[in-house]
This record gives sequence, structure tokens and C-alpha cells, in this order.
Amino acid sequence: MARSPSLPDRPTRDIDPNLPDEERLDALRSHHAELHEVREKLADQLETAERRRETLRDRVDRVERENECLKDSPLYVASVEESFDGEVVVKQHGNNQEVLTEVSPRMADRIEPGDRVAVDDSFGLQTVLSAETDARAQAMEITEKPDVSYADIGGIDDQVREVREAVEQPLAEPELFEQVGIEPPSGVLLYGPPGTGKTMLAKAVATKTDATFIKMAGSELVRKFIGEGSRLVRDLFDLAREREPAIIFIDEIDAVAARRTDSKTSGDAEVQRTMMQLLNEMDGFENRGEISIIAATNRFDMLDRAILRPGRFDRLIEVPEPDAEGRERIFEIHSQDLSLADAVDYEALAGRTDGYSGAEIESVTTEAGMFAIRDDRTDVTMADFEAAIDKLESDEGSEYIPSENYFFH
Ligand SMILES: Nc1ncnc2c1ncn2[C@@H]1O[C@H](COP(=O)(O)OP(=O)(O)OP(=O)(O)O)[C@@H](O)[C@H]1O
Repeated sequence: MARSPSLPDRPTRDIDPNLPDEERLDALRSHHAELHEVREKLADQLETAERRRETLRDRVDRVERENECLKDSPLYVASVEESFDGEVVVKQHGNNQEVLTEVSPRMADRIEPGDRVAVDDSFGLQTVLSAETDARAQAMEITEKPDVSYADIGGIDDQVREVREAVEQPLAEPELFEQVGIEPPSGVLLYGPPGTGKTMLAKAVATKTDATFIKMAGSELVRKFIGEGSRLVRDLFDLAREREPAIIFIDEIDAVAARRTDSKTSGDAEVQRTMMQLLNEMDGFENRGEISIIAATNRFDMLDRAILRPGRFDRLIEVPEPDAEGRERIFEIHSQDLSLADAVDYEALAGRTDGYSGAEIESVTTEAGMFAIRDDRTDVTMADFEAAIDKLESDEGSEYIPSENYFFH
């Protein structure tokens, strides 16, 4: 969705036929040079557009392939209990049904009791799955000591305050809530456009409370195999209990908690199961101890209202795009470590970056640094910042999309 470049004006020139030959020739030459320049520009734009078309084509191909996969009949996760000559006993996860099934000799050589496998509706073994610990490790990001502090977050002071009240205080002073006789919020949902600091907020609370930060992306919970998503949710909460105090951060919660659609595909049912498991874990969290749950989404409009009921994600905090003052602060934060040649006018930069998210501002500062390096300098100037903004704005082939262009309600 990069912006379309504007087409260069087509040069026109009236040449007086009565001019002397020499002057007419000069006029024609200079007109020809102008036409040539426009032609070059158009050729560049065409090349950029063709590259963009290729990228989009690749994306369409990928989505079509994913779509085909989703239409395939579902597979279930099972464990191998015993293996005999050409036959194995498998136990399906979820309903614990045990079945004796035949395996091909090729497959028989590869499996041992304890392995996780994927089976189809008639218990035919389809594939051996990677070890469970791998799946866990792939899906979750665990940081014992995140290094983000509240001071690193700019432009969303109200949201920082709300998160501190809802998450930090119950972790730091649980007795206060007991004395007053109120339950701290169960889960906090941060919503707003991409790159506005939602992950940073969750990390900053973990830093402040010395809690382990466990991040899982909702899209990781949407697994290929039936039963895997709910299993991962259980693992996620088990892990948090082992590592108390802990902050569970579920990014892209909309991937598992989107409103029910009319389609009745097996993929949908699996997503529903994963969401139910998540709600169960939250509902059974009476004595939650030192574990807090923060979720984030860019698509608040798509969420199933069931997850917003009391006792679940009952504290909603909108994290908007920064306003001019916020952008100024974020420019300052991200320029702290830059070696600056002269005073940088952050206010002017904020004025030029209306609609930019914090992440986009960070890219501007990095790009400004790149301009200095390309120019063999070690100091960054105001002109570098301006050039960086120009570059990001005109970078048609890049993935840069101003967050205001996101489909977000
Ligand atoms: N308010 C902010 N103050 C300072 N830096 C910010 C801010 N917002 C975003 N950034 C920068 O952008 C990066 C990405 O931000 P973050 O991951 O917190 O965004 P997010 O809202 O969680 O995005 P998404 O919805 O895409 O997951 C941060 O590492 C930080 O460098």
C-alpha cells in the first residue's frame, strides 16, 4: 500500500517557426533534453512499480498456498505409546483415545514410543512432529530481565500510568488490594495501531517488577494441528507459574480471539478451541499470585466480546499514535545515543511526521544515522533527519507504510 508516485509533468514547448534556424535548433535540443529526463524518470517509476508488482504477486501466491492448506482435512496431534512390527499404538491428545494403527515401513523406522505425531481422521500416521520443547521454544519468547524502562517510552504518559496502576501495583503491593478488598484487574488489553509501544509497555512493567517476560504471538497459537494451540496455551500458563513473578504478553490476540465468522471450517473450530483454553486458564486464575496477563491487538474491532467480560481482559487501554508533542519526545529518546553535530530541532521534525508511529520515528533516526555514515561523517545533522524523512516518504519499493494508512477502527 505504498503511496503512488506522482507522474512528472509532460514538457511542452511552443517554438516559433519564424526563428532563425540556429535558435530553433537550440530550442529543439533543449526540449529533447527535457523529454529525455522525463523519460528516465518514468522508466525508474516503471521499474519500481514492476518490482512492487512482483512482491505483491509473491504475497498473493503465498496466501493462496496457505488457503489451500487450510482447506485440507485437519490433522490431530497424538503420542506414540508403543510400536510393534509395522503397527503402533497412538493416543490422541485432547480426548485420549488410544488406537492401534498400521504404519508404513519407512515411517516405522523413524518413530519411537514417546514421539509426537500427526494423524488424520482415520488415525493414519501422516508425519512425525518436532519435540514438544521445540514447539514451546519456537512459540514463546522468554526474557528473564527485559531492559526497557518507562523512561524509554515517549508520548503515552497516560497509558504508562494506567498500566502501572493495573499491572505493576498489584504485583508490587498485593496487600494493598487485599486491605481495600478489591480484585486487581484480571487482564489488561492494549489496543491501537502497530508500533506505538504496546510491547514496550509490557516489557517495562516486567523490568520494574523484576518479573520474567513471556511473550507469545497469537498467530503462533493458531497451529496446523488440532489440539496444539490449546496445548501451547496450557504450557504458557504452566511456564508462567514456574517462573513467578511473570508477565504473560500475548501479542496479536485477535488471531485467536476474533469474532466468530459464518464459515465453519475446521481451522475456525481449532481457533475457537484455543480461545476457550485461554479463557479457561484466565477463569481458573482466582489465586493468580504473581502472574499478570497483558494482551495486545491492532484490530480491536475484530475481537470476540467474550474475552472482554469481567474477570478476563477487563481493563482496556488504548495506545494511540503519538501527537506532535509525543513525537518530539520519541525523537529525543531515540536520538539520545546519536552523536549529533548541531542542535536538532525536534519540534520541526515532529511537525513533519504527522501520523508516524513510534516505530516509524525510530526508523527515521536510524536512517538519519545511515545518511551520516554514507557521507563519511560520525556526527548526525538536522539535514540527515530531513533526508531520512524524505527517503522514507518516497521509498516506494519499501515495506514502509505510514500507520495512518492501516485499516484500523
Ligand atoms: N511510544 C514510544 N516511545 C519510544 N519508542 C517507541 C514508542 N513506540 C514504539 N517505539 C519504538 O518502536 C519499536 C516497536 O514498538 P513496540 O513493539 O512496542 O510496538 P507495538 O505497539 O507492540 O507494535 P505491534 O502492534 O506492531 O506489535 C520499539 O522497540 C521502539 O523502539
